[in-house]
This record gives sequence, C-alpha cells and structure tokens, in this order.
Amino acid sequence: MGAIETVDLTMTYGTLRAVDAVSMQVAEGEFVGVLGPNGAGKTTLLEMVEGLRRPTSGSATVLGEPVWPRNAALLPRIGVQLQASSFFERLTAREQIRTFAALYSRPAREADDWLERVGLAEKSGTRVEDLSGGQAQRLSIACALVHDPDVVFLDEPTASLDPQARRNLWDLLSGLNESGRTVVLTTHHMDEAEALCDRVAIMDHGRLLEMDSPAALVRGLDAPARITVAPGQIDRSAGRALDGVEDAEVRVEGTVLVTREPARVVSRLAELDLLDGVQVQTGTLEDVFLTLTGREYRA
Ligand SMILES: Nc1ncnc2c1ncn2[C@@H]1O[C@H](COP(=O)(O)OP(=O)(O)OP(=O)(O)O)[C@@H](O)[C@H]1O
Repeated sequence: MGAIETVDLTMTYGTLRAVDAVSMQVAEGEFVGVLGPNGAGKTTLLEMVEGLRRPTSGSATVLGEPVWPRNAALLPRIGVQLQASSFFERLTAREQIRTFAALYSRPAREADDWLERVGLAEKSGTRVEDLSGGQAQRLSIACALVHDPDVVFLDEPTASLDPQARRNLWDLLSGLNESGRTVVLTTHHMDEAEALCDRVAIMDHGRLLEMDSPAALVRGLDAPARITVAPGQIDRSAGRALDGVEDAEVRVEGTVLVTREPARVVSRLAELDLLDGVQVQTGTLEDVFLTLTGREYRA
C-alpha cells in the first residue's frame, strides 16, 4: 500500500487553477519534496492531501484511506505542521506541546523530549506568543510529531530558521525518515530538496511538471558540465582547443570549460598538470526548472 496517492487532484478559485489535475504516488517510507516558486500550489496541494481542504475535483488517499470527507481514523497516523497562529493562546511552550501529547494520550515525558529534540528545552517556560519566529516554527514542528505519526507533512518547515537550526531540522527529519516515517515537505529551496529528498515533485502554476529523484531529474537534462580551472592557468583559446570542450570563458574565479564529456576533459587537464583547484559543476535542480518552464527559478 502506498503512503499517498492522488488522482487528478484539482482546486480552482474562480478561473484560477491553483492545483491542476495533480496525480502522484508516494510510497511508505519515502521522503518527498514539493518544490516550486510562490503561488505554485504547493500549500493547497498539501492541504487537500491532509484532508484540510475539499478538492474541487479528483481524489486523494493517505495510507489507503480517502482523506475527504475528513477521516478521523487518519488523524492519529498523520502529523501536520501547524501555522504558528493556531497555537493555543497564552500557554508556555511546554504546556502547548504537552496539551498536544495529551490529545493523543502520549505521556508528558515524550512531549518534553520533543522540546529537547527541536532545541527548545530552555524556552519551555516561555509563552508561545513570546517565542521568536524560528522558535515558534520549531515548536509547531514538534507539536506535529509528538504523537509519532506514520506520515508527516511539513509546509516550508525551515522558512524562518537560521542556518544552524535549519541543519538541525534536516538531521531530525532525516532521522525520522530513516526510522520508516514517510515525510512530505514543501520548500522553495532547491538545495534543501536535493539534500533531503528521495524524490522531488516540481510544481508551477498548479501543475505537477516532473517527479523523480534529484539525480534522475538532473541526468535527464542533458545539460553540459562546467569545469573551472584555477585563474591564470589556461586561456580561452587553449581551453576551447581541448578535446571535448564546447566553449570556454575566462572569469574571475578561473577559466570555465563547458563540456558534455567531463571525464575526458578532467583527464586531459590531469595530463597537463592543471588539476589543482579544479571544480566540476554538473546540472542542478535550478537547471531542471529552467528547462521545464523556460524561466529562471526564483525562490
Ligand atoms: N483561499 C483562496 N482563495 C483564492 N485564491 C487562493 C486561495 N488560496 C490560495 N489561492 C491561490 O492559489 C495559488 C496557489 O497558492 P498556494 O498557497 O497553494 O501556493 P504555494 O506554492 O504554497 O505558494 P507559497 O510558496 O507562496 O506558499 C496562488 O495563486 C494563491 O493566490
């Protein structure tokens, strides 16, 4: 049984197709990222899959159960990151998460462990409205996880986190996934999707354009690699004359050689004793987005 399946899932607002006939399958234990620019439809898609919004048409199942009409049997099995604005007012961080734990008959000790895991132990006595944006975000994630759900949905979980907290959350989510949980997150950040996800769903204007592993998406591009040789080592014409090089350009960071045969060019550079400081850059998910949409990706 799959963790998630959607068939032609659609949400329209007037003439706007916010989510346009999205069909996808997510296997149990997968880590999936939904990636796309502002307004692509990521949140709306997730909210329909979570059973929070009624689709205009199409259907979704989670763990084999239809999500709409709202399915109470699913609630203990899924974790949904709250918007910080939906906290219980005037509670401290500890009271907040203990309340969530109690709703699912989980002991207070587990709630306190979760505060520790998201780095909020020392803020446990602070009222939720006095937490910083990043702290509130981490608390909302802990509240989504405290009942140990099988499928976890997170909407831009790292949006207001500093780099260290972002890394910590990556580790936490990877750990959850390694222990068998299915994780679905939305993100604007290509690097985040590349680092964490088994597969990435690329959305734009409500449509699901592609869904595959980051490596397969990049491989499918047929984009050339860029090999940068340290400055002053080789000029443009000598670079262009190398076997396998399609183009060369001198930049501040060095001479950039464009090639579809990076292995051949690197071995030629080795023969010329020019390997010191060489950097090889293959395609990225940004190139995939550009190829799919004809537009540069702007997070
Ligand atoms: N309740 C609503 N009424 C009308 N339009 C809406 C509503 N909710 C969302 N939209 C529109 O649907 C589109 C998709 O919005 P959505 O929030 O799903 O995008 P997103 O990819 O999550 O964007 P972001 O990255 O900015 O969060 C947007 O054009 C948005 O303005």
